[in-house]
Amino acid sequence: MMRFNEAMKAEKIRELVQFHQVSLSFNHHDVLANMSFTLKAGSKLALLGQSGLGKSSILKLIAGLVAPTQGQVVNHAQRIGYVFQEPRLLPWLTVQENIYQVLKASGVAKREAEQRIKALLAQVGLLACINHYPHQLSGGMAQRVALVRAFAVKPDLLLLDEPFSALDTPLASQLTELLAKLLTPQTSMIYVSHNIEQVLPLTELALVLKTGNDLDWHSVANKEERAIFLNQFYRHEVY
Ligand SMILES: Nc1ncnc2c1ncn2[C@@H]1O[C@H](COP(=O)(O)OP(=O)(O)OP(=O)(O)O)[C@@H](O)[C@H]1O
Repeated sequence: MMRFNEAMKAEKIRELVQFHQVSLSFNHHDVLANMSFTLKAGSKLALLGQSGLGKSSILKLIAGLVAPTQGQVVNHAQRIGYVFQEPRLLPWLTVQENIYQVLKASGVAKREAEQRIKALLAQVGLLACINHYPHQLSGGMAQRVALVRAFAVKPDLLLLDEPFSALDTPLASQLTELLAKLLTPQTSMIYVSHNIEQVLPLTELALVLKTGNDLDWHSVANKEERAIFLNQFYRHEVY
């Protein structure tokens, strides 16, 4: 039988991220007010809602890039992979060096890092570009490198902030397929997107952030639920 402490720890890990009455303000402008929710380990969540309501801010709070004005953000994730709308590669480093930087910071040994980088670059069809600099890559290639960088740390939590919205539709679909291939059942994910049709097939829950900071949860775990949600969305019943 598990000891009490171990059982408590297991329970906490099951609840990977928790917001306890979190408020966030920038220069007296209230972005989030008194928000509480839990993300279970392994959950894949679409975070949706109108522009400016605070979706990106929620991701930044989880990653510790901003601190709550009030309340508490608890995050049990060991390794976070974060992909933004733009690739955010360092221009003076090669593809390999850009990815290695992140692995080095997470304490991954050089040889292991090299193996992981090569295997992932091969998976996304970019092994030939391993020594290229960011200016030698197209937008889609650079964003694939950003995906590899996020997956290279073997993330238990993946934060995606409109990762493909700067790409044209066919390319965005291609990268969505790649993302689906790289995801494992254990990876928890929060995916912020305005492209609902693209994000829903990768998720099982939709969390809609509404004006006034209300949170609306919808199960989108199967085709039927997704169809119902999309129908509600197109009838403007969701936002
Ligand atoms: N660093 C900051 N300083 C000041 N205001 C900020 C900062 N970051 C975000 N905001 C403000 O907080 C609000 C929420 O921004 P956020 O980017 O989280 O919204 P969002 O729901 O992700 O929007 P979008 O869908 O347009 O990306 C906006 O009014 C924004 O201007």
